[in-house]
Amino acid sequence: MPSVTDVEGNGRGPEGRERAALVGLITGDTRRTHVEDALEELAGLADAADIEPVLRFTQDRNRPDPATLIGSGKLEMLKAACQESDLSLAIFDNELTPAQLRNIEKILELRVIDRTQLILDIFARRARTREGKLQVELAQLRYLLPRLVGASAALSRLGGGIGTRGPGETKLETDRRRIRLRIGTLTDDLAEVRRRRGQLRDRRRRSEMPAVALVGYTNAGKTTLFNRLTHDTAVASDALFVTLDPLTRELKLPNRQHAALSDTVGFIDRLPHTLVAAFRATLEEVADADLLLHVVDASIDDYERHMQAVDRVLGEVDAGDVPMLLVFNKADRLDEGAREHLRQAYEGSLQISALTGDGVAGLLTEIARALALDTRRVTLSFDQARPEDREAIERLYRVARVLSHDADGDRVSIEAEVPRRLMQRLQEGLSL
Ligand SMILES: Nc1nc2c(ncn2[C@@H]2O[C@H](COP(=O)(O)OP(=O)(O)OP(=O)(O)O)[C@@H](O)[C@H]2O)c(=O)[nH]1
Ligand SMILES: [Mg+2]
Repeated sequence: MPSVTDVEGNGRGPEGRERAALVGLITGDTRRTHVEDALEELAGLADAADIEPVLRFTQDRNRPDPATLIGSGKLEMLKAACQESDLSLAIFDNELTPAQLRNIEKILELRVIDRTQLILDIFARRARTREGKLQVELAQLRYLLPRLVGASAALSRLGGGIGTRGPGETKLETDRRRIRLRIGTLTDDLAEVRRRRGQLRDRRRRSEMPAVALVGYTNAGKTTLFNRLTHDTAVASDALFVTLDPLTRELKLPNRQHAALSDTVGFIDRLPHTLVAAFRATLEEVADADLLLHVVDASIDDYERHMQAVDRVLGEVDAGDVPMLLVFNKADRLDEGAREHLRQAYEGSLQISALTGDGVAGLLTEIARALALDTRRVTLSFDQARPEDREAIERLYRVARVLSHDADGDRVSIEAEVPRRLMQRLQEGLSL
């Protein structure tokens, strides 16, 4: 508990960060340790939103209270604790219904948000591309709409645009109407952005590079690995959800093949549904990949829970069937016992350190192998006098592993291992 001199009397700490209580509910089927882990993660999320988690508050109940989640008696205790520590915000780990939110705010006389809204806030701070920003705003509005209770405070963040109030309409109805209009506009804008992005994706397809996507829990080290693999310098940081917008770069494999590598948004347990929906298009690119690299921070205790959360989200976006390499990262922090355990428990898994580069060469070989597994060995003939054929030969060298090349005048015969998914396209463009 902070001493009185730590605070300035306005619910903010010395650095101007908002000070918050984290609230978790233990019910019959959730264990105490589980809730403690959840609050630990909530503290990390608060930190990512520049909020200082000052106290943690848990309540045991058989079932959640429909009106106040943790019960009004307990809320009064929480209120006293918040006043004592001069807090301005309470963050609930459970998603609150609109009615619960209202009731709790009334009792606590504090701003109250839940985990979903906190994650939405973080996403809003981090979104960089136009598509990312549109997606987050849409998710925020969809979340806000049923929670509007006449207080116009919620609208202030939307800024500008005073709606013309129809006769007999209340302020609340006007606000709702404005939000619905904005949702409509956002939906149209997103459709347009996506159409353009689809074109980019088609262009990449035409270049016939296989697509490899990094997936994993937030903070697993995806961006660090992305940089290491592509010698690039995207922003990696210890904060959560640094990467929101997918980034794609060319990856050179040891067998001289090229692939398109994408960094993606970090996953999290209980990813708010509004966000899964909003980011569906981004995540669909994951479902479209030829290979996924599931990056796991193996240095933390509950890495298995993180792996399960990632698998669940992958299932939700229909990416459950995409071939996947399991990559245990941060191996520099593991002792030999832990490494041996992972080798035994997860057959075919890899251990790397994206930070030191340890194991990364082996990973590249495995990526090439996994992509090559999906190939067919074919012999193709070309007529070098034809420009289309010369182009096709060039293409073949880019996308396939060439085993032999025999020329006889203008006739060229090439034996190669071709990715299965490219077979048809190659045949269409060739004189066989
Ligand atoms: N010790 C160690 N730290 C690592 C390693 N790889 C990444 N990190 C650190 O882990 C933190 C998170 O790394 P990022 O690459 O930003 O993680 P991310 O998965 O892209 O995270 P989000 O984009 O937020 O989902 C950073 O502080 C990295 O320096 C590693 O192999 N070993
Ligand atoms: Mg990242």
